[in-house]
Amino acid sequence: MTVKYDLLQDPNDKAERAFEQVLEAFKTHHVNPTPLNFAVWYTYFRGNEPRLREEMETILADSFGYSDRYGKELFNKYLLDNDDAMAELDRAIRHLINSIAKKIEQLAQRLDQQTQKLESCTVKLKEDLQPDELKVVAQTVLETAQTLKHDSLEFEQNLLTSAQEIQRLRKELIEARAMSTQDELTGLQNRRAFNETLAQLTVDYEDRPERLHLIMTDIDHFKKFNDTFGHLTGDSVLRFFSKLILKTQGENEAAFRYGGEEFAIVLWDSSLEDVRARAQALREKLQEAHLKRKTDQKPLGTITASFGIGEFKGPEDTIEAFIERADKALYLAKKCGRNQVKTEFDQGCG
Ligand SMILES: Nc1nc2c(ncn2[C@@H]2O[C@H](COP(=O)(O)OP(=O)(O)OP(=O)(O)O)[C@@H](O)[C@H]2O)c(=O)[nH]1
Repeated sequence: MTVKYDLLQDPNDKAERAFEQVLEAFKTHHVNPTPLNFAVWYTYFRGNEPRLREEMETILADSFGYSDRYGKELFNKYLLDNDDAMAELDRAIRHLINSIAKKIEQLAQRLDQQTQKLESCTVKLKEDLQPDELKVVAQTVLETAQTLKHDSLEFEQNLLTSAQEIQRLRKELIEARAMSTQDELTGLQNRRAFNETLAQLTVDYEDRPERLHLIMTDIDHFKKFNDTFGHLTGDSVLRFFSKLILKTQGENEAAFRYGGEEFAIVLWDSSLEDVRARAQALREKLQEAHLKRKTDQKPLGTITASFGIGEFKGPEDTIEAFIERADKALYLAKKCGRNQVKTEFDQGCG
């Protein structure tokens, strides 16, 4: 089947039109109405991601046509990391909800006015004229009015349901986005979320830089651990450490897997001393844990981690330099024998 849709050049309301096209196409191509498929088809009809459009046209021209698998592939390839496309989608859905809500309101008003008019007409008919025929006519008009009112309510309800559907869709899209910032192994937020959080907080804390800190932490001798106990047990340790971070987490902090066996904790509204105490407490908790290998209950020995703390410097600072200072402090903690906490202000090992 060869299908090629007219892609809109410049209509006044591209978002709404694209949405209608998506609904039509879903019916024609028997597409599952999932948020992911919606995002892909919407972007296709909006025509603002040429590579996705090209691939979609090839898929639609193929005799097997579109399937969820293609949807997932296209979403991951072109939309997952495409902030502009996701923002556009978000705006479109918001706009759509507003316009549907407005339509519901207008329609309800219009039907209500008509119904009232009809009702007053029939009252007049009944009062002024008595003949039986007119009574019948009056009755008919009254019944029509009632039907009209009933229909209008039903219609209003239908529209409301579609508005709710769209809201649900939007929520799911937001959740799908949140998933894309989650690290699969540990459940912590990933590096991408870390970058976004730091970008936001460094702006928020420009005039209180001494209240924004970063802990970089890294499990000690993890290579040796993996070599001794196996990679899967190593994974369990990473999960255990992540859970420990989350379990002991304060209100003003967010934790991320920075990569490999390295984690980052961003803390705001906290003094350097609070942050040092937080890192020390976490260090001790990890050291005290007596973990055993799942398969044979073999004790895994003492597991430790080193910690480096950086403090934000304000507008003249950069995110890269901020991370680098915390990393340097972590390196110092490693150099001084591991299983310890160092800040960027510490010079030597003492
Ligand atoms: N099990 C497991 N291991 C990982 C993962 N990511 C990274 N690693 C391992 O972590 C180890 C890190 O090794 P190194 O950077 O040499 O550091 P280290 O052995 O921890 O030594 P120090 O950091 O100097 O204490 C490597 O062996 C990686 O393979 C992961 O997701 N799971």
